Amino acid sequence: MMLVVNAGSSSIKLAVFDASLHAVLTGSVTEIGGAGRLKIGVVDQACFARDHQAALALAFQAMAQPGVALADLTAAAHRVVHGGEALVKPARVTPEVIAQIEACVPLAPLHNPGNLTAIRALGALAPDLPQFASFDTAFHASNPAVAVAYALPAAERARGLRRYGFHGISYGGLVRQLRDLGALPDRLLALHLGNGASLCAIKAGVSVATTMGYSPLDGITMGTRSGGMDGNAVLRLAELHGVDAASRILNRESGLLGLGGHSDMRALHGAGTAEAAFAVEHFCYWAVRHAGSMIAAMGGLDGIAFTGGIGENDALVRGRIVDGLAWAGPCAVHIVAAEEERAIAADAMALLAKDFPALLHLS
Ligand SMILES: Nc1ncnc2c1ncn2[C@@H]1O[C@H](COP(=O)(O)OP(=O)(O)O)[C@@H](O)[C@H]1O
Ligand SMILES: CC(=O)OP(=O)(O)O
Ligand SMILES: [Mg+2]
Repeated sequence: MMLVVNAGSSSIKLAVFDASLHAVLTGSVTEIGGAGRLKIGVVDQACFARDHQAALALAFQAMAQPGVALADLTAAAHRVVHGGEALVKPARVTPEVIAQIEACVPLAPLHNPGNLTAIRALGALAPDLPQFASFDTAFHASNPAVAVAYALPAAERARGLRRYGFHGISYGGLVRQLRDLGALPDRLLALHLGNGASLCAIKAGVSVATTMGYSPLDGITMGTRSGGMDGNAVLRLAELHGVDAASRILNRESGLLGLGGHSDMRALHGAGTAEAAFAVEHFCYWAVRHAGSMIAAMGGLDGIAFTGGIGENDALVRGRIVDGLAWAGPCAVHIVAAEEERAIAADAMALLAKDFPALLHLS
């Protein structure tokens, strides 16, 4: 059995898959650091997890209850948000890979630390368990140079200051699902709308442009992240508050929360205030504006796919975005479940089969 750990900015999702990629157990710890909730199998209770390490300890404890112990696992696989320039395909976790993920912490401050915590916590609990990682940046390695380069002097570009793009595990899984259904259009606009949100232009199944850049802060308005801003406005924030506080404001206190008082789309719909309504309008408006850019990058539009918590569940937001794209002409609209955990398990199983067949005794 394969354990998948998807450590997000404020939550950890876990899933255990058998060899045929059937999920035998799923669970999550949400709102880490706040009024949290632990759900695993039949367990569903309030909890307080101070940080990702505490959340994982709670989750592993609860996981043992329905009969899935760490000792029953053959391997573990992780979602890692930022793989930088070096990590562009799934990899076995080694000390070198850990060092590379660590080097990307400044590029994904809300995400990579949690991913590393999960890898290290599992390494401590089960030192002999082989671990694998899939990277959210990898799917966008196909973007052309002109799409990823910032127009900076060569010396600055040489520091790795470029666009990378994220949510690639979700987009890769979405492409696989549509292809399996025979429904993958040539020029697909994919929208991953969750707590973090991005858009991707997918031509013939391959990413050619995406709205997130150097870090998961760029692009459309998000739960707590501002989305794209003029660099001089960012510099002004840094001047006023210092770099750390400016980073906190942009990553944790902005977006829907900053505009409407709630980071959660459902809470905004329920709030009934003018500010909340404006936050929803801002989210949809900027999704449409950026969609125009994605459609231009692939030279037209043949289909749209929504995924993520908002994309899968919020018909009002989907309707507003689709209406805003009426000018692009009619096309099929798909709603696809974000199956990041299954995609990560599939990556790790493929690696196991190819490079580590001796480890492959999945039951
Ligand atoms: N039924 C629903 N209607 C509207 N929004 C929803 C619904 N279910 C979840 N959401 C929204 O989805 C977002 C979380 O998306 P999700 O993909 O689960 O986040 P994460 O990026 O943390 O994985 C929240 O804004 C939440 O309000
Ligand atoms: C990369 C990213 O934004 O991830 P999430 O949506 O989980 O915050
Ligand atoms: Mg997410």
